[in-house]
Formats: sequence, C-alpha cells, structure tokens
Amino acid sequence: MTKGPLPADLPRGMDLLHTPRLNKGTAFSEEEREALGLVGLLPEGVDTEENRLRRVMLQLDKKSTDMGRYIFLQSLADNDRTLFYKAIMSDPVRFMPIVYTPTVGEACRTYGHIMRRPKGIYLSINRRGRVAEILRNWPEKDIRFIVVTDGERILGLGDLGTNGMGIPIGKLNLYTACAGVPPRMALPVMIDVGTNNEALLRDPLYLGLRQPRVRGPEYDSFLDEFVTAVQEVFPSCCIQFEDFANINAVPLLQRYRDKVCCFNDDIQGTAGVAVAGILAALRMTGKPLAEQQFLFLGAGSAGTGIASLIVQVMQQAGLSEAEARQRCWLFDVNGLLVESRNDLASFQRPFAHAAPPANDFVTAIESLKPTGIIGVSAVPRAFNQLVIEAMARLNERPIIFPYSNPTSHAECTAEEAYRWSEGRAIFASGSPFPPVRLGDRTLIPGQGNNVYIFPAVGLAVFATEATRVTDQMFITAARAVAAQVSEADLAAGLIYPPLSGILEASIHVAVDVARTIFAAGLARVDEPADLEAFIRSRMWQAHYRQLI
Ligand SMILES: O=C([O-])CC(=O)C(=O)O
Ligand SMILES: [Mg+2]
Repeated sequence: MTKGPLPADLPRGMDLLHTPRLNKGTAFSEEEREALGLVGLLPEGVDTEENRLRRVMLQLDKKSTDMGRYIFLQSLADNDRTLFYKAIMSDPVRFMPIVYTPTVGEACRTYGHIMRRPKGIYLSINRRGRVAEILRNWPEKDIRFIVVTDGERILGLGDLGTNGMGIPIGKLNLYTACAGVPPRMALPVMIDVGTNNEALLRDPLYLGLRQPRVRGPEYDSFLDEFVTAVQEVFPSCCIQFEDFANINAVPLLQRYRDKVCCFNDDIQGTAGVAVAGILAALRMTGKPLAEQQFLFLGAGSAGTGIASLIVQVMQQAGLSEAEARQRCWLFDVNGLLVESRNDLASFQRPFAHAAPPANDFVTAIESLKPTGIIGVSAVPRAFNQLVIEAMARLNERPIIFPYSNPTSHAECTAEEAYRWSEGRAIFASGSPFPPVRLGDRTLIPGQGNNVYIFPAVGLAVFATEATRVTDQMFITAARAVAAQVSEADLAAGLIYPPLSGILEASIHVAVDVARTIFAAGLARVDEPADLEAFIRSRMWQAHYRQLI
C-alpha cells in the first residue's frame, strides 16, 4: 500500500464502494472501514491486493471467450480501477489482445449491446455551441489526454458510429497499462455526427444519433468548437485523433498540429511503429536504410503517414527528399500512385511518381523490386501466395508487414508469410498472431502495434507538459523502440521488444522522447538532471492507496 494525503473529496460508505478510482472492496483495512462508514457493507475478511487479483484471475478463467473476458474486465474497471490495471499489467501478452486489438474490434461492432456503464464524454453535433459546458460535466478537472474519434474508420472495420467508443477507451487503457499515465487524467471522447452504417441505424440497441453523417463546413466547425473548448477547459491536454476516416483525419491534423498539442495516432503513431520495425529489420539484415525500397498496399492516412516518416528518416540518413520519395511507392484500389492519375487527394499527390500506371500488385512488385511491403489497406488476404512468393524471389529476407487491424483484416497471416517465403520473411503484423511451426523451427511473429509508440510518447508529453507533438518525437520513439530489441530477439526473428516488458520499454522510449522535447524547447517544465528518475516519478502505479 502507498500512503498519500487524504483527498478532500473522499466519499464514504456505499458511495466509496461505487467510486472505481478509490474502491478497494474487500481490501479496505479495519481502520478504513471504521473511519469511512464501511463496516457491515463488506464481509469480515480483509483481503490483500494479491488475493483480489487471484479472485479476478479465477473468474477470468471461467470465461470461455475473449468477448466475455473483455466485458468482465471493463466491468472490473467500473468497479475497482486499480485492480483492473493490476490485472492487465500482470500479463500484457495475455491481456493486450483482450483490452485492445483484436478483441476491442469485436467489442466495437456490438458496443451498443454489451455496454454497461458509460465511460467518457459523448459530444453530439446536435449540441453544438455547448461543447465547453459539456466538457465541464466531466468530474475530473486536470485532463492531460483525450483520445477522440468520430467512429468513421474503426480499425479496419469501417464506420461503427458511436460504437467506436471502445477505441478511445482501449487506447487510454494502454496509456496507463503500458506507460503509467495516470488514469484520472485520461478522457475518452466520442464525436457523434451520425453514422452511414445502415445495420447500426436499424439496430434497436444502437445508442448514437440516428442520422447520416454530417459533413462539410458544419462538421468542420463542430470540430473547431471541440478543439477550442478543450484548450479552454483542459489547457494542459494533448488531443489524440483516432480512427477518423482519411477525408477528415488528414485535414484535421494539418489544421491543428502547429496550433495545439495534438497528434493523429493512425498517421503518426502507426508511422512510428513501422519505422521502428524497419530499423530493427535492418539491424537483422545489416543492409542500409538508404538502399531500401518500400511498396505500400493502401494509400490512406496510415500509408502516407508511414511513407512521410520514412522519407524524413531517409533524409536523416543522407538522401535528398526526392531520392527518399523514389524509395516509397503506394498502391491502392486504383493501382499504383502515379502522376497521371486524376483521382488522388492532395495528401496523396506528393507520393505519386512519374511512372506508367500499374494495376496489378504482383506486377508492381516485379517492376519496383521492393525490399519491403507494408499493408495498410484493411483488405484481408491481399498479400496472397503470388505476392509473398514474388517478394521471396527478389529478397533474401523480404520485409512483410501486414499492419491492418484487427486480425481478421490483416493482409496475410504469419503462417502464410513464413510458409510462402520458406521461413525467410521478416514479419510483423498490427494484431497478434500465434507462433508458427515450419519444419523443425518455431517462428515467433512480431506485433507491430502502435502500443510500442503512443503510450511512451504520451508519457513523455505528460511528464514534460509539452506544448506540441512533432514528427521528430515519433522518429526518436521509433529509434528508441528499435534500439530496445536485443540481439537475442533479433536472432529469434523478432523486430519489436517483447510485449511482456512493455512498461520498461516505454520508459526508455519516453526518456529519449522527453530529451527531444527539451531540445526543441517544447517543454513547460524545467529540464531535470536525471530524466529517467523524473519520468519514473511521474508515473501512476496500480497499487491501492491507504486512505486514512
Ligand atoms: O489500434 C491499433 O492497433 C492501430 C490503429 O490505431 C488502427 O488500426 O487504427
Ligand atoms: Mg487507430
């Protein structure tokens, strides 16, 4: 137990048992029970934190599906937040796929069916003009992180309307579980402008606005109102834009990135994790970055975000911008991004090359000879046998990154990538795959998930009270993640640090990112002599506090 000052607003009795941030249930001590009006509201037995964790694990073992475990864990968070975090932090490898992708995707599909208690703020466009007032309804006043979505592109699942609220909740769970960001300072936000998902509009249990999505100037001015209201109500808050459709994600980031503390995780976080994977893969092959050639399947905000970060990292490796761009090629539903195409959005234009059109992915591979292919298309199984075999013909160690989420939308499975490349692929996917047996070898697929990047960047932003989030912070984070991969991991084919040690890995990444923040003059606190000790001192821990 840790001691701290008694909160002035400490509730008593049943109210205390119903306050998840303070509730310890059967772990309240005899003294606390007497002082706080809890006698008789609990059985006589006084539990330890460990005993309560053991009870959680026993109950989880009785659930037969990951959805059942997801619902159980979210209810636990509604009841005893400390125990929820203690549980998921006790075994990130086991619990990450439940509180986050892939299970969170399934949860979002049916969120209106499984919802118990609301968590976070719902901002309906029908309440325009009142956003600041609504944000003030949130009970916490020192909010440092908002993850906000409008539900239009939830993972690779598309428009899930307000059911997408599972994503901001899940991402913020990871900020705390994987980087110790205090949960009290995190706020999930759902912007409800309607949905174009017909099935949801017909579902009697759907909880969002029953109208088609509002677009255009009305949408833009509502988002403006939101960003402005956050500055007013929570002045130290960083806004993470998440799972917006491309048509909004790119302009939103462009509009606000230099004005307020914000970033887009699907653009910048995904880019950071991809660059980390590439840098680690090159440690494995010993080849220079400047000689790599990447072909993307998918040219949305994730694809262009990754490509743009790769271009910046290649420039830091000595290439000119034009040379670096020549090493990043994008391919979407209408084929290769080439200058003659007239269907490209302005954010895609910089990645269109002076080259003949091509609308067959394998042909594009054969002519461009990429060293790596990166899947951000949400098209399941698009990296088929012909694709993987073509990559394996061209490269001793082909880089194959099917990044689309959840697992059902990955461009290929780990098993397929390994089998069709005779075990030579350097593989990482966005959602996890189990180990693969190939002959007498067991290959362990890497998970190139944003969880390696955004919680650590978040911890650094939180500790330094950074005023802006820059691309350089994601490059620093990517380098730091790649540096955490041990020689033994590389020898085993792993290009990301083991998820089991995510908390310590995040701290190391956060220290480097914090250094970048201080160097750029973006911190609002004085630079401490011992940066790591300072970062650690700012972290929240999943332990019960002694309340009296
Ligand atoms: O959540 C993840 O794992 C990656 C991500 O942001 C997405 O796919 O939208
Ligand atoms: Mg996302």
